[in-house]
Amino acid sequence: MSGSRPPAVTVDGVSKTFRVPTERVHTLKETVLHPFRRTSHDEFVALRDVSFDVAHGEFLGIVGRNGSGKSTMLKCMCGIYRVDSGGIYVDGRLSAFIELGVGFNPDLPARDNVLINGTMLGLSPREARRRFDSVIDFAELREFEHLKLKNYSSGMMVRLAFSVMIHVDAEILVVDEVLAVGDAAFQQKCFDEFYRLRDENRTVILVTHDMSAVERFCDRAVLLDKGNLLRDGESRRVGMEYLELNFGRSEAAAAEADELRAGDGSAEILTAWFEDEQGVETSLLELKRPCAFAARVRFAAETTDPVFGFSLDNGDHHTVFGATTQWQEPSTGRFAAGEEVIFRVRFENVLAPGRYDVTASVAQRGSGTALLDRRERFSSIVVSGTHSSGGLVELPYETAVEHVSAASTEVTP
Ligand SMILES: Nc1ncnc2c1ncn2[C@@H]1O[C@H](COP(=O)(O)OP(=O)(O)OP(=O)(O)O)[C@@H](O)[C@H]1O
Repeated sequence: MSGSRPPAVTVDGVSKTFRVPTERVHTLKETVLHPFRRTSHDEFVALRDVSFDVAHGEFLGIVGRNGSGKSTMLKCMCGIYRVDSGGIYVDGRLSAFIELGVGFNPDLPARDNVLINGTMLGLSPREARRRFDSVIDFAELREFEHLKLKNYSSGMMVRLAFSVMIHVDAEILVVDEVLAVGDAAFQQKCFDEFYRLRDENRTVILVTHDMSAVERFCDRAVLLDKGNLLRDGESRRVGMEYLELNFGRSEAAAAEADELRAGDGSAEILTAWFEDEQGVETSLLELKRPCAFAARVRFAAETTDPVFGFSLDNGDHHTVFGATTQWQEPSTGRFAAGEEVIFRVRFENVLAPGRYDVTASVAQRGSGTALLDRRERFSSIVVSGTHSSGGLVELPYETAVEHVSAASTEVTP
């Protein structure tokens, strides 16, 4: 063979629109009365001019919010949907785990389905028969091999479909959300298989909402949003961007924050933002990294020693972190009317991954409640991280296991 191989999959300017009828002609009378009435359609643009390549041996993640076009992309790759424009080029045999039941006949038992599917996916009938035992054992469905698929639970179907997919020696595997449907034991099996596929340098395209899986397995990831390719890059970075998109703040939350605003107006918190350890503004904080909160404040009247504060509330409305200049010496000083300042809090981020609401305030010192301005839950920040202990914070810790007694070799009668 001469020259280098083309990519395993090339997606070139792919667009796909679904047309869903909004009005139907129901009765014969209506048809006779309005023979030329046209049915109107709603159009959903599921993919808009999407392009990316997947190299041979690459493990690619496709991420995005619900309805962003991920499954449509996979179905176009497998030829289940025809693209409206652009093209998809596949170099190698492709096997897919796409939608439950696709490619299976519910009226046939598992055994026949495995044999038919295996041959459809490129095995010779003899090879499909030879591999049947391995397929059914991996799926842990030996006792149900003669049961018709219509009597299978969805969990059993998932196990069977996944098992077929990994047993047909395809060079390119396309996997849609398999981790979301199985139980914990099956998930672990999928993970083990992903490690094996990685080690074998197979090409895998994985759609998932599990960012820790993306980070663990994928060399690269693409982020889809409303049918557009928003990002194509290193999986960790793309995973973080997905979290940021997913935890975006709603307009309702912003309106509620305006209502909660309090203060006598002698100071105004203009804006607030977060910075990463390089001092660059960010809306995503990485776990266990230094970062800073900053707020720009304008004083409308001359003010002496105001107290600046900020706090973070988690999704359950528990304040998990607060910082204030209340007990700081020397105190903050005197500010002229019209002066603007930046209040900054630097901290090591040990907050558990998730979204936090930000409250900032400026108050008169000593009085406790004399607020100049308080903006409650007026912005939010996402902490990214894939390993969470389940606590509110991820404090640094060390573990130790000590032997305190030697194992007894005596056999008790
Ligand atoms: N067969 C179809 N007919 C009409 N609209 C469709 C069809 N399939 C998908 N869509 C629409 O296309 C858009 C993208 O859907 P798609 O299933 O690809 O999203 P997704 O990113 O896989 O979402 P999820 O994470 O929920 O699985 C959605 O607006 C969806 O309603």
